[in-house]
Amino acid sequence: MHSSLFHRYHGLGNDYLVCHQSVAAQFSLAQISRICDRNYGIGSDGLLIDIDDEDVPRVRIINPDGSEAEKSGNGLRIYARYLFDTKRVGHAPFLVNTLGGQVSCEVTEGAHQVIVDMGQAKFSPSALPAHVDGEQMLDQPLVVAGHSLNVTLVSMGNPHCVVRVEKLDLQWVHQLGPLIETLAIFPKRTNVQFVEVIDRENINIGIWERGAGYTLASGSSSCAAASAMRKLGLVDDSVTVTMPGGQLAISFSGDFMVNMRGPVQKIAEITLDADCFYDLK
Ligand SMILES: N[C@H](CCC[C@H](N)C(=O)O)C(=O)O
Repeated sequence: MHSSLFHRYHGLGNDYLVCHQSVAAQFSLAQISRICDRNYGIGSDGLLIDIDDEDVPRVRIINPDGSEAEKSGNGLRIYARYLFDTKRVGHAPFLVNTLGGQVSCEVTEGAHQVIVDMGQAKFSPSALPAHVDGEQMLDQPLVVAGHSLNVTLVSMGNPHCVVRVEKLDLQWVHQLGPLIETLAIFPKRTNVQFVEVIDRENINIGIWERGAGYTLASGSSSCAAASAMRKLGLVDDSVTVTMPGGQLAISFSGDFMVNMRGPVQKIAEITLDADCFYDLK
């Protein structure tokens, strides 16, 4: 029986379990879902699978519902720190491969801050994918449950539907998030952010994640929301994104190349007991 060792980290309260590919290979998607369950499993906002037999470290990002994400900002900060903790990397910047493309990571001194070049924000609906007309959907009306929302579509490798609001109300995130996540125009579903612009350097966001639901923080959501507001000309090239779980620093260079800097903390190492699946059919 392989060891079932999981490393548990969080980035601003968005927590992930990390395990080696040989551990993940023992489990079905239903069992991974159970592992992420906060009452019947270890509990997590997702599982990061470490693939260490390629030239460049690769991470697979599995949502609690078993779906796979192309990118995860907090997940990449956590995976970068895991590679540092397991002595696979040092403080020099290094590359990581994801389903949504290759990124560059840097673990700063003290290992409690990680910088990730998250790649380019893309505004073409086909990048999400989204079945909407036109080359871009920027601050356009989208009616959801009778509410006309101002929506901007952005891909960070994973899909994001960014709703601009005058005043952030997390009730809307819980009420409309799951409806937007599963709209037919998003064949692979979408992550959702509600965004209040405070000034040209600060935005507040609330997050509903594809395949995970409400989370306290999200790195790719922060990148997407900041990119959308910059595309609309409402913020400048450095933006602090405030979420219930805390803040991330987002900055832009070139043609919407996005850089993210934020904290990461290790919580525990946990060995899973097979009895966790006893009641699973
Ligand atoms: N928490 C993650 C987002 C995971 C995205 C995932 N929910 C998806 O299906 O794209 C982050 O920090 O970016």
